[in-house]
Amino acid sequence: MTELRLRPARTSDVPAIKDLVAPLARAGVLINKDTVAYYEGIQEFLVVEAVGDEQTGLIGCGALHVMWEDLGEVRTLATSDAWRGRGVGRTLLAGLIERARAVGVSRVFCLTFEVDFFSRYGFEVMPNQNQVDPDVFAELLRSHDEGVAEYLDLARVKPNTLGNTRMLLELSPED
Ligand SMILES: CC(=O)SCCNC(=O)CCNC(=O)[C@H](O)C(C)(C)COP(=O)(O)OP(=O)(O)OC[C@H]1O[C@@H](n2cnc3c(N)ncnc32)[C@H](O)[C@@H]1OP(=O)(O)O
Repeated sequence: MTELRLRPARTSDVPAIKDLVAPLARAGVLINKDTVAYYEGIQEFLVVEAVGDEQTGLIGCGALHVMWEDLGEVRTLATSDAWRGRGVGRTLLAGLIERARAVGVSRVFCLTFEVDFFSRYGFEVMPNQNQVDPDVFAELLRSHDEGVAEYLDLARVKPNTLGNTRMLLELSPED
């Protein structure tokens, strides 16, 4: 039997994470980052590997980036081609949402082409930008993070976001 093992990423996973992301970045689905950014952000990542009959290296990765007291973003969610449709993405997303709850985040943003996938887990298409308090908006503008700029829909990152859909998951306190 093959089982999926979800675990926090380690620094030694960075080359494999980069291998997962590289073809998707070339296709414009995920943002390409410098290697140093993966090491700096390694604590944001969860990874999945298969154990049991089918031993594998990393077959999926995903990260939760905290933006504000109540707001986080799921980013860099990817399953290797050979393992799509076998529960890797669902396992990662569930782990990242659990992390969001644990750290106190009540809203989780994502920017994606995979609207149907995220909809299955309660994410809804954002109707407008008015979900950001003006004071918070002003503070978030100070961030150098590209993902924050995408959340704010800033002009300088428009080429990254073309065709993507902005979605939000509201976590209820009792969940
Ligand atoms: C915020 C971001 O990171 S956006 C970027 C999202 N990532 C990408 O676009 C990268 C390319 N895509 C992928 O790597 C994968 O297709 C993912 C991550 C979107 C999904 O990963 P998978 O491992 O294939 O998903 P998984 O097998 O867990 O699917 C869970 C369920 O969603 C369904 N599903 C999977 N992909 C899709 C999809 N594109 N649309 C609708 N349903 C989907 C599956 O059928 C499954 O349904 P079930 O529970 O009824 O069996």
